[in-house]
Amino acid sequence: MLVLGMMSGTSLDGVDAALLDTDGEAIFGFGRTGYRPYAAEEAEVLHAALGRWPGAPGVAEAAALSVRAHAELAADFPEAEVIGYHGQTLAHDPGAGRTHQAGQGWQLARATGRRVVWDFRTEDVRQGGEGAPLAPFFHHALARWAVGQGRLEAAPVVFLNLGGVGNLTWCDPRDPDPLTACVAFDTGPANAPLNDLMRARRGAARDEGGALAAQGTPRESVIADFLRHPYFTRRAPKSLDRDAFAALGPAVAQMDDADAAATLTHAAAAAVAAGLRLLPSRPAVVLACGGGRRNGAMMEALAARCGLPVRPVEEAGLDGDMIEAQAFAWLAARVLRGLPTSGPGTTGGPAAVCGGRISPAFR
Ligand SMILES: Nc1ncnc2c1ncn2[C@@H]1O[C@H](COP(=O)(O)OP(=O)(O)OP(=O)(O)O)[C@@H](O)[C@H]1O
Ligand SMILES: CC(=O)N[C@H]1[C@@H]2OC[C@@H](O2)[C@@H](O)[C@@H]1O[C@H](C)C(=O)O
Repeated sequence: MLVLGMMSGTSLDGVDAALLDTDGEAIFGFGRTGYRPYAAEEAEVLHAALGRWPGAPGVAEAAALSVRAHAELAADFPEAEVIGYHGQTLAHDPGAGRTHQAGQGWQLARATGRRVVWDFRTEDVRQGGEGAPLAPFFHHALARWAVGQGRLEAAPVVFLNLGGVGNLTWCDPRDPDPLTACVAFDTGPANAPLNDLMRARRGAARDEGGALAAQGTPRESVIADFLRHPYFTRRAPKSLDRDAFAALGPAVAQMDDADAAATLTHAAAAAVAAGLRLLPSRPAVVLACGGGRRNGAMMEALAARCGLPVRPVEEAGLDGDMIEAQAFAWLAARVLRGLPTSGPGTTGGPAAVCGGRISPAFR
């Protein structure tokens, strides 16, 4: 089945779309991809609604914008029979039993004339899970695909997503069942604190290539304080909201720009290294995806602090910008077949959960 997966992450930069040929288990082929950036005014509408729950001011506008932007992008992919629509996470508080992705799938079904699978996280949270991360079972499918292609060793591997927040999946491609083969959790802040620093001090969206951090020296005492937070020794399941660890900002306030950037970059890498200590076994390789793999300073900090080879996923034949969009295509196919989308090893619910709602095509 040809499924279009669509994802807009915590960086609020735009919508990624990717076609995937899959039955929700195997990957038969990767298809075309696309991207629809948010205009500055649109990003502002989304920023204004961050942290808010359904019914709060600004949320309906953000949801309508999400549907509109996704419908525009979906029009470029008429060959897709089904759409997997993540929606925009505005708030996430699994401890209180709630998570909020803005954008109604039935409206996208009406706007596109396609069947839409959506609201992937609510059922997991309702059953006591973290509701995130959901990409891990797909990472396992990717590892099995890459082993089959001769691009990866058949040994435990870690997928590391470096978005606004970082998340990792340890998985063993020799085990065919994702429920038993994966351990996954959010590692800590990745790019979000660094982006916030760059916006505040330089009026820039990000530290391009890690150039600023490369000129600075990380302040180890600040990193040691940061690592004292109990999150880093807590075992999985665990997930984070975008602005958890907002205290990192004030901790670097007195430093010059380069040292502040270096400290935030190394803090993100140190959080990953702490996460690696919680895994069932040492992986053969860490495969990095998400925008942070383009930050040279972050990749160097990771290699130094993890003591493992850290490579962009492209080395395994994958597209590191599109893995999350592909994941929601694959997860949509699983929902249609009633297969689990998360489990105790990933989101920590009591059992295998099949999340997601299905809205029929309106014609
Ligand atoms: N060339 C680059 N140099 C440095 N950093 C970069 C580069 N390209 C992307 N990034 C970083 O990656 C971020 C975007 O990553 P990505 O698109 O994976 O995040 P996301 O999917 O929105 O977030 P999440 O995975 O948390 O939902 C940017 O905000 C920026 O910090
Ligand atoms: C609640 C939410 O939207 N979480 C996102 C976010 O971005 C990265 C990390 O935090 C991960 O937990 C998740 O996204 C990916 C796609 C996931 O669910 O695997």
